[in-house]
Amino acid sequence: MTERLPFVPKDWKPLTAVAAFAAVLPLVLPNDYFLVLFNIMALNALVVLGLNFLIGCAGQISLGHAAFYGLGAYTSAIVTTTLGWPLWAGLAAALATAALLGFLLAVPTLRLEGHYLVMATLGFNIIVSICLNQMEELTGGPSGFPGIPALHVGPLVIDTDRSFYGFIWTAFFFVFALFLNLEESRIGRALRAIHDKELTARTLGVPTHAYKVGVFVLSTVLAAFAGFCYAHYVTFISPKTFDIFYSVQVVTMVVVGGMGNLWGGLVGTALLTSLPELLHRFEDLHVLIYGLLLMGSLVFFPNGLAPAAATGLRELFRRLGGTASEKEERRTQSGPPGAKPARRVAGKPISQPDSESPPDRDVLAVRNISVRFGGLQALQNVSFTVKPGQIAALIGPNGAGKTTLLNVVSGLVAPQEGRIVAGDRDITGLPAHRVARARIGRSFQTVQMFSHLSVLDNLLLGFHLSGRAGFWRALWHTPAERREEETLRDLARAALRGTPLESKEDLPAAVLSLYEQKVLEILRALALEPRILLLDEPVGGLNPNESRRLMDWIGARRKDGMAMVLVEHDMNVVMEYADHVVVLQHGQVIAQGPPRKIQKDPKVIAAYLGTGRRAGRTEARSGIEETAC
Ligand SMILES: Nc1ncnc2c1ncn2[C@@H]1O[C@H](COP(=O)(O)OP(=O)(O)OP(=O)(O)O)[C@@H](O)[C@H]1O
Repeated sequence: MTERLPFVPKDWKPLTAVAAFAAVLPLVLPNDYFLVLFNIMALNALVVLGLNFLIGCAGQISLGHAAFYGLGAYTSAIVTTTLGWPLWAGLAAALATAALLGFLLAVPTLRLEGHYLVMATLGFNIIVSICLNQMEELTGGPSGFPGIPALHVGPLVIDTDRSFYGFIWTAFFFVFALFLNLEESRIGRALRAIHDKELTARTLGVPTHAYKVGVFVLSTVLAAFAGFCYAHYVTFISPKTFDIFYSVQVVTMVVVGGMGNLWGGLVGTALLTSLPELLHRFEDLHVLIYGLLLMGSLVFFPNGLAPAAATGLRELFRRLGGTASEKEERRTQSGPPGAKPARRVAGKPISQPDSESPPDRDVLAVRNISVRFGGLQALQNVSFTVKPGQIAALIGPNGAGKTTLLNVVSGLVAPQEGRIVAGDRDITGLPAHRVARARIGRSFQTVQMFSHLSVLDNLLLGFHLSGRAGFWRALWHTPAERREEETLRDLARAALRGTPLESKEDLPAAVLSLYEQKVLEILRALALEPRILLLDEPVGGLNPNESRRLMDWIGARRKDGMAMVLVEHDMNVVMEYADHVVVLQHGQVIAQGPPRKIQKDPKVIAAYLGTGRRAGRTEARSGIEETAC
């Protein structure tokens, strides 16, 4: 990490350049009309900034930001004009109203899977528009609200276009720097993970609901701040400004600029705020041209203009000589993962024996677990235990309920009956992010990479629980936050050492081979310092050589006291590495015990010989048959 002062964002150079450009711009603008245009652009840019973070990072769309913009404007107008209170009281009331309503709207809707926030915010915008029009006594109704006092900062009154230009762009660049800090932080990384794969993020300890609510509230507060500035700039407001069309307009600015790209949001805002003005000279045709340009940008640059421009520039540089990361990639060799990564989390070696779980005590006890999906009984009365340092294999034909059981233990599925006890702690029904806090890590049947993130960022998400810096410290990029981030990066780099990923930390995870992705996924789970590791078909899709390397590496962790639950179809792997085997069929345990005993169990042989539809099972069946013969 580069040495930076607190608050200073990573992109401080382009930020300084753009801010300097904005500072000299008024000197060359031909008249005040352009100042007004740039002032409106800055107000839009503030709304778009929060919305872009919400859409691009947390993956949630709001069609109600005009309402929060309007709430900020009207609340402050009423407080400062009707009640005659000072400006700071208007600002506080505006921000508090937006935060409270945003919170009340987000808590129930963001708990649901899917895009319910779009509908909720759309409805909210319509209700707010109706209220602004109907509550004439309070808001002035459709005729508007006149006589709002001008802004002032101490004795400095901001009542001209030029002074407002200075104020609003300073405010924008200040907030923009805060958001750049947030984006780069552990919280920003977790938000991008939520956007990509929310369930996976939860299993790494990210409280996804709280984060999504937090980002939504932050974006509503920013919209309300823009509304406050707008009201005290124009000194007259009417409901028309805050209707649903404005909400659609700001979403369009985000989409055109590039979702999740904060610079893109600024580009989209600048373009779509100035375009209608530029096109006015075409009279009746301007709407048509505007629509065509919009469609063209969405068709040809679906990820937004800023990412497209960045890709174009990268391509240009590549042609001019090749990038450092590509050179690195060419140098990279795929060796086996280090047998014993010397990593430390929060000052404690990850590979130490689990002192909390004496070897004779169960580290995991699954007791009489039953799960129904509608009419389907996926698990029935399943019980087994695992001791520290033991590998318990869950085997059974396809659809037997193995993955469902891992999902129950990791908190992704709540059982209808039974208990899960990890060490001394009953974790039954706990949400996945709290199960992760109980130091239970997992891998998935289909590798779950955050494919847009780099190898290092993927791994850093495994260290999410090792960090403490919250929203506030992340926004300000405080010295403590910087130190913590540096420590997490050191830990992640140390974990990569001796693995095939060592020289690939900056590559996107999507370009890794399956073997490398599996190594990364397991490293990420190990970063939780798990006392129980759940592995869902870790060698699925790997060749025998890779399978052996991976299993030898994972198996070596047993001596550290880490217990594992292994779901696997490859019987050779099960027989070689498992200490205890649990056989499931139709959601029920039909046998359990040491591998050698299970191989000879007639019920197990019948289960494997009696059914069979896919390659994995054929392998399993041959493993059982082989030993049965
Ligand atoms: N979320 C869900 N909703 C409804 N049914 C489900 C859900 N998850 C799993 N099932 C069903 O529960 C049963 C057990 O599925 P599960 O994935 O646990 O089996 P499995 O033993 O892991 O199979 P495989 O070896 O093919 O991965 C299957 O019939 C599956 O279709």
